Formats: sequence, structure tokens, C-alpha cells
Amino acid sequence: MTTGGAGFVSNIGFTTRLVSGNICRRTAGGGKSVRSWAVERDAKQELGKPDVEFDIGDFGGLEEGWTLEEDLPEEGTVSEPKQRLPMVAVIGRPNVGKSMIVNRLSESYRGGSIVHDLVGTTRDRTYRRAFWADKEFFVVDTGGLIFEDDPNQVFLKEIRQQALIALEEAAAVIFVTDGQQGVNPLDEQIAVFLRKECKVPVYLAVNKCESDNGEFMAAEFWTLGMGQPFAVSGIHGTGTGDLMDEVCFNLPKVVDPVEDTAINVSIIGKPNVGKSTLLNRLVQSDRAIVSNIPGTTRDSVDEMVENDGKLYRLIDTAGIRRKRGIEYGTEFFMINRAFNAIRRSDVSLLLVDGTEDMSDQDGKIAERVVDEGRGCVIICNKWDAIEDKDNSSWKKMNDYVRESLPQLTWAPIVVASALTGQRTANVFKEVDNAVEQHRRRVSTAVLNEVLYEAVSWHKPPATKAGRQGKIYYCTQVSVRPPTIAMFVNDPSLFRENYRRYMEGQFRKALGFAGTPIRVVWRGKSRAPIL
Ligand SMILES: Nc1nc2c(ncn2[C@@H]2O[C@H](COP(=O)(O)OP(=O)(O)OP(=O)(O)O)[C@@H](O)[C@H]2O)c(=O)[nH]1
Ligand SMILES: Nc1nc2c(ncn2[C@@H]2O[C@H](COP(=O)(O)OP(=O)(O)OP(=O)(O)O)[C@@H](O)[C@H]2O)c(=O)[nH]1
Repeated sequence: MTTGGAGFVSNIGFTTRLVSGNICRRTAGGGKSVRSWAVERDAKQELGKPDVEFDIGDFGGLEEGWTLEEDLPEEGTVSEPKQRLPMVAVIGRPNVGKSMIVNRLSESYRGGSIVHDLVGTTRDRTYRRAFWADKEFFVVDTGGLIFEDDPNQVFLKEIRQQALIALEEAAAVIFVTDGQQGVNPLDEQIAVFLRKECKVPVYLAVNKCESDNGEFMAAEFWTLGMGQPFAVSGIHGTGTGDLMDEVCFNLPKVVDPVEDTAINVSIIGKPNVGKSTLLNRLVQSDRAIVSNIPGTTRDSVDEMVENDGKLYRLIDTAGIRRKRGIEYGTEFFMINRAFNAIRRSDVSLLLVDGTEDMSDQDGKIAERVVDEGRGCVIICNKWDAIEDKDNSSWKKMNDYVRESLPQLTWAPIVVASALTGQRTANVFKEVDNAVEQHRRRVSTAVLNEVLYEAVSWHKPPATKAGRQGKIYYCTQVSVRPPTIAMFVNDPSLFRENYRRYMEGQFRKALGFAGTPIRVVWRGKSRAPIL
């Protein structure tokens, strides 16, 4: 095998070779750096090729001591999110300075960059990680909230829904107003709304109060009936410390996730598919060792189950046990509840009813699992109720589910009956496999061999103007889900179909059953050092 295959940039200075146990990098001065022997061992084990000697293509500019995770561009979904941090929602009418406040609050964390940019939800809400004193949390920016429908503003309804979702999952709310404009009728509407809908503490921030009479300007906001107004300035940072002391005082402190080894599992699906029947089956068939553990999400209850020496946290079982129409009547809240459960889990058990046709709702939930980057096992339930089963029934069922849920081609399907317990014993095994894949790290050497093969078969595209897409190299930058950064000359040269092709090739070569994977395309601004 030679380096510099189709689409690889050849002779740019650093041909990284994996030869006889060393990855060596040629440098301009002829010196070479040796990377670890373990890389080759990993590569050989993963590829099942103990004796192979191979090149890994051209790695433009991988320098000694350069840790790839640190060097990644800021945008993107590459950091490993902490699952159970409390959320602080920032809410208010448009233009009061919410974004400025969010930046200010999150700036202690990596310069305020977005570190948890949830695909699919960032359009609507932005989560940023923040610390204050000994508390760690996410700050959630909601869109500007307006209650009157204005035909010119088509997204108002969506923004309101997003704000509702943010409130649902929040442990505290910061209500931002504009001190320079004084109390506005929209502020009053939001105050009424918060008093009615919001069950968590609300802190009133009066922004743009950087001037000497800031305290005086803020005092006017006592009339909103939301308690003490905090005079702050998002731009200057004044007053935000006092506000944060207050907000954080009541925030729950998060248990170090490293100590928490339980596997988080959510049971999701449309109404009536058998979620509570499956829950009871899983809890009964195993030893429910702890129960009624309130989660960070208001109102949720988790249950711990032990199976084969491992601990599983079944997430938001209150949401499953609570019957439809009692508290969360609308589809909106039901779906939202499922979305929250997905976010908190490592793996989701997506139940579908084998006796019924599948619908848009199944697709919506599946899509969210992918967007959140969670592992998934599809349970095709009520197998016992299928009449006139013959040899082909099982295959037909499988095919139908695959066809109906194209987002989840990678998720294993368990055809089961929660009612009779048939095949439900397989559920934990499938969860374990999915978790293993979800946390799997693949060495750079292996990834680049797959990349090399893929590029040899299908060269990166060139534009009509003759600009050639070039791939320098790729590396895994995070787990949960496995995320591969692809360093290229210009990401805009790589269209959706080529990106899909590349993702498909990684899957084909490396499996990753039970977990979504992400491939992020990065333009490499750093010029290779010759
Ligand atoms: N004087 C002053 N201006 C501020 C302050 N914070 C924000 N602004 C200004 O207020 C305007 C709106 O700020 P944003 O942070 O975009 O407001 P927002 O509430 O997020 O707006 P939407 O996204 O429309 O809801 C900008 O022009 C900011 O420069 C502040 O502390 N003092
Ligand atoms: N035949 C058959 N019926 C089942 C099975 N699992 C659940 N059911 C029945 O399906 C109905 C709904 O089951 P639930 O477990 O309440 O479903 P759910 O998904 O929790 O429903 P919601 O609370 O409405 O979301 C009940 O009548 C169950 O007895 C199964 O494996 N086979």
C-alpha cells in the first residue's frame, strides 16, 4: 500500500507511517518522532490482521504533543456532555440581552464556547456549560418570548414551545428584563406566565444597569411581583456575581459522574406500545435494589435495577407509570417528556407495537435519539399477539421496522413480548452491547486505514471549477457517541452524499452496532510545517 492515494494530500511534509510497531513522522529536518507501539497493537487487534504492515495515508501537520481534542475548532458536537447537570434557563422578551447574559455566565468555562451543541436542538436552544463556586450547570438560552401572535413573526409559536421545554427541564430560571427601557407590558405577561407555569425558583435580572443609578432603575421591577430584582449588566459583568450566588445557592450539586457507573436506560415509544409492561418485566425479573430516586428533572423518578452484576438506571419511570391524560395531557408534553428521558440516557429502548402500523410519532422519537447521540435498541413488542405466525413472520416484522425507521439502521431489533416475557431477557444483553459501542474508542491508525480504503474506492469530489476536496486525516475526538473529526482542506467541498458515503464506510468497517456515530468535517487552517 502506498501513501498519497486518491484524495489524500501527498508530499505535504508529514507522511505518517505505521511500520513495524512505530508510527513515525518524517519532518522537514529529517528527524522523526515515534508514537506509541500500542497504536499498532490496537490497530492489528481491531482489524484482525496481526501481521499487516500498513501506511495511514498522509497526515498533514500532526505535531508532537499536539492533542487533537484540544486543537479542535470550537463549533460542533465534539465534547462529551455530562448527562445530569442541572439546567438554568434564561428567559425574557427579545432584545433584553439574554444572549449577553448567557455568554457572561458561561464565560468561566472555556471562554464561553458552546461545548454542548446538541444537534437538532441548537436551532432552538443553546446549551452552554457554566461553573459558579462549587456548582456546575448548563445555561440554556431560550428565544425571545412573546405571547401575542404577530403574523410577521412565524416562529413565535415554536419559540414559545422551546421556552416551555426549557422551563420543563430547568432547575432554576433567570428572567431577564431591560433596565434602560423600564417595565414593559411583555415583561408583565412573562411574569404572569412564570408565576402560573414555573415550579422552580425564578430570579429576576434587570439588565443594562451598568450606570450609577442601576440599582435605582432595577427597583422599578419590584412591581412585577417576581421578588428581588438584581441590577446587572451583561456587557460589563456588574451584578452578575450576586445574581449567580443566589441562583447557585439552591442548585443541586452534581455527583461526580465518574463515580456513577450505572447505565442509564430510557424506555420510550408511543402511547400503548407496552412501556410500563416492559418496565415491570425488567424490574420484576431482576432485583430492583433501589427505587424512587428523584432525578434532576423535576418530577421524574428513576429506578435502579441490577442484572448480572451491573447496575441500570431506568430513567423517568414516573413518566412511564403515569397514565396518559392525567397530568401531561397533550402530545407536546408527552413527546417532550420522552425527549428529556432520551437526553438523560446512555441507551434508549424504543418500543414499537408489532401489531400496529408505525406512524410519524415513532419516526420523531427515533430522530431525537439520533440527534441526541444516544445508543438505541428497538423492541418490537407484542409478538405474542401476532396471529398465524409462520417462518417468515419474524423477518417480515424486522423488515417492516427497518423500513419504517431508516434513521436507526444501526440499532438492533429485539422482537419480544413484554406481556409473556418472551425474549425480554435479551434486552440487557443488547443494552450492554450498545453501551460498549457507544463508549468505544477506535485508534487513529485504524480509522485512517478505513479512510484510506474508502478514498481509494471513491475519490473526494471536485467542483466544476476544478477545486479538489482533499482529506488530510481523521481521528476520533470523543465517545458517547463515537465522533470522528475529518480534517480536510475545505469542508464545503464535501457534499451530503459524500459525507454519507464516508459514514457508511466507517460503519461497514467498524460496526458500531447500537450507537449513532458522528463525523464532523473540519477545514484545517493550520498549515503543515514543512
Ligand atoms: N447597555 C447595555 N446593552 C446591552 C447589555 N446587554 C446586552 N445589551 C445590548 O442589547 C442588545 C440585545 O442583546 P442580546 O443579547 O442579543 O439580546 P437577546 O435578549 O438575546 O435578544 P433575542 O435573541 O432577540 O431574544 C444588543 O444590542 C446588546 O449589545 C448591557 O448589559 N448593557
Ligand atoms: N399482547 C400483548 N399485549 C401487550 C404487551 N405489552 C403490553 N401489552 C398491552 O398493551 C396495553 C398497553 O400497555 P402499557 O404497558 O400500558 O403501554 P404504555 O406504552 O406504557 O402506554 P402509555 O402509558 O399509554 O404510554 C396494555 O393493555 C398491555 O396489557 C405484549 O407484549 N403483548
